[in-house]
Amino acid sequence: MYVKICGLSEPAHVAAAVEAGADAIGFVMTRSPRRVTPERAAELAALVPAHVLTVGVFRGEDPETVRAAALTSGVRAIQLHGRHPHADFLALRDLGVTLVRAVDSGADLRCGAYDEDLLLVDAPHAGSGQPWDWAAVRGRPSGRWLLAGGLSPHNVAEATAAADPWGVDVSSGVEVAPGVKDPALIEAFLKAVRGAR
Ligand SMILES: O=C(O)c1ccccc1NCC(=O)[C@H](O)[C@H](O)COP(=O)(O)O
Repeated sequence: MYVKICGLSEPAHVAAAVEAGADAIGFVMTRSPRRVTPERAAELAALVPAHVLTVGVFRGEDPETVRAAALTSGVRAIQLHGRHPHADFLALRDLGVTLVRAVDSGADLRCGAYDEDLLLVDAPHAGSGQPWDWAAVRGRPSGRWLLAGGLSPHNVAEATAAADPWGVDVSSGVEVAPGVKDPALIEAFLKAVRGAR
C-alpha cells in the first residue's frame, strides 16, 4: 500500500515520515494552515531521499503559478485540487514531474482521464480531516488511486478495507493541531497501514 504524508512544514517531521517508511511527502503551497513557501519547500525537499516522492500541493492556481512554484521548490510531483481543467494538466506535462489529480467522489474517477499519473480521491473539503463514506467509491476509481480524507492511525485499516485503494494520503490525522504534525502519529499511521494488508 502506497502512503503519502501531506502538509509537512518542519524538518523533524519530514525525517519522521521518511524514517517511518512513507512513499511520498506533500508540501502545501496554497492557502492552508499548512502552507509553506516554495523556498521553504525547497529546503524541506532537500532533506528527502530520492526513493521518496516530493509532492507540491496546489488548489486553483493557474498553471504558470504552479510551474514557478514547482521549479523553485524542486518537487518531483504536482497535486492539483479544485477541479482543474484537463488543459492545466497538459500545460504542466513538459515539466516531467508526476501529476496528481485530486478530486472528490463526484468527479471522473478514471486515473489518466486528465493525463494525470495518479488520482487522489478526497473529502469535499481537502485537508479538513473529515471522514466521509469511503465505501461509496469502492470499485469506481480505476488505475493508481489514493484514498484521502479523515484518515488516521485508528481508522485507516477500516477505510482501506472499505474502499480498496492503491494507496492512502493523510494530513490532519497525524497532527496534534492544524498544521502541527506529531512524529508518533506519523509512525503509528505507517504501522497501521502496513499491518492493514
Ligand atoms: O492540507 C490542506 O490544508 C490542503 C489545503 C488545500 C488543498 C489541499 C490540502 N491538502 C491536501 C492533502 O493531500 C490532504 O492530505 C488530504 O486532503 C487529506 O487531508 P486530511 O483529511 O486532513 O487527512
